[in-house]
Amino acid sequence: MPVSDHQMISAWDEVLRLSQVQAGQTVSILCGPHTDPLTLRAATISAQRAGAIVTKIELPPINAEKATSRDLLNYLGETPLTGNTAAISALKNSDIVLDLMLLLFSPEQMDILDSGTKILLAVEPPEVLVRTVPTEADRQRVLAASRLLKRARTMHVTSPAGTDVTFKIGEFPTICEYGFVEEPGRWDHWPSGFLFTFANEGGSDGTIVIDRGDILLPQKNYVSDKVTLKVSEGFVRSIEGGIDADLLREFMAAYKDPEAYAMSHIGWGMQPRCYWHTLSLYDRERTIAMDARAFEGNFLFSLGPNNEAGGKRKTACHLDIPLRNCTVRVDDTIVVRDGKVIDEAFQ
Ligand SMILES: O=c1ccc(O)c[nH]1
Ligand SMILES: [Fe+2]
Repeated sequence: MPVSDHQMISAWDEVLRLSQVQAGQTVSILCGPHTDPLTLRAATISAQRAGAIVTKIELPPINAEKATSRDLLNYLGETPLTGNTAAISALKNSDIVLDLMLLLFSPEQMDILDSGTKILLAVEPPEVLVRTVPTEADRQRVLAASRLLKRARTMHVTSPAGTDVTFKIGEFPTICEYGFVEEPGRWDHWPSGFLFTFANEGGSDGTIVIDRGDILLPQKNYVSDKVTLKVSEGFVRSIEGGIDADLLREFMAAYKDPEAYAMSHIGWGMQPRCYWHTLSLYDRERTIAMDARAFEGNFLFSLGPNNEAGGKRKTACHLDIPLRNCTVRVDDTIVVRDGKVIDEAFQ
């Protein structure tokens, strides 16, 4: 449904308040030709209402000839910021960057964060942003779950569809996403409400079954027949199933990069204001499908890069695959049972 300027500005007011934007601070808004004009206009007005000094940086797009779709997450690593020393220095000298372009998994993003700049990613359509305005309660709940994940050494995931996979964890940090950036050097994504870590290098073994109705991203489709991944020593060794498996194999092979098959982040969704069905109601090119990633009770695993967490893999191929109805054990504690988050586990 259309969103009014008033509603979008109010949503940004709340997100900037939660992100502790103060009068006199520098807010840089990173955008591109695909940036939603209402999101951009509202973010600009809201930052000015907060008394911030606002800069807009628009960058020309790249990677069109390399990606096989228009999804912003289809081709990662190089971004329009790569090599742009003028823009990078402006962003490193900002208190907060509102990323309406998408820098995810880019070395430049890490470089800007290391300077103490905060980065908040927001590229979903206005009505999704307005529906998922973050809350302090979201933050508390995700942080509570992260205290368990941070000290864990194994994650074991099973499902009635046949998933039975074990991940050794602990080599990489736990990343919390709850939709705002209250501390210097922090990155977050609005909408969100989930957490993850990265599997230890070579430490993933077992079978993952993507069941009928589970979601592939960036494909943004509900798979029609089971897709079975055999995982050993941290890499997907086979992808079997029907047409979805064929297309997934071709998508990944197009990158000609063995790192595309490496296990990346693993975690679970905790956002009750995100829905599994929304993808069925959207033009696939209008959303990056954050509902599926943050959906409360999903098990979200991904393949490809791990530079986001300090790993050395920077492959451009990144798949996010949220599954329903899984049971997720972190060491001996069940944190998700049959697709339902067990909050008691985090007390
Ligand atoms: O918010 C996000 C979005 C995509 C991703 O791969 C990780 N976190
Ligand atoms: Fe991902």
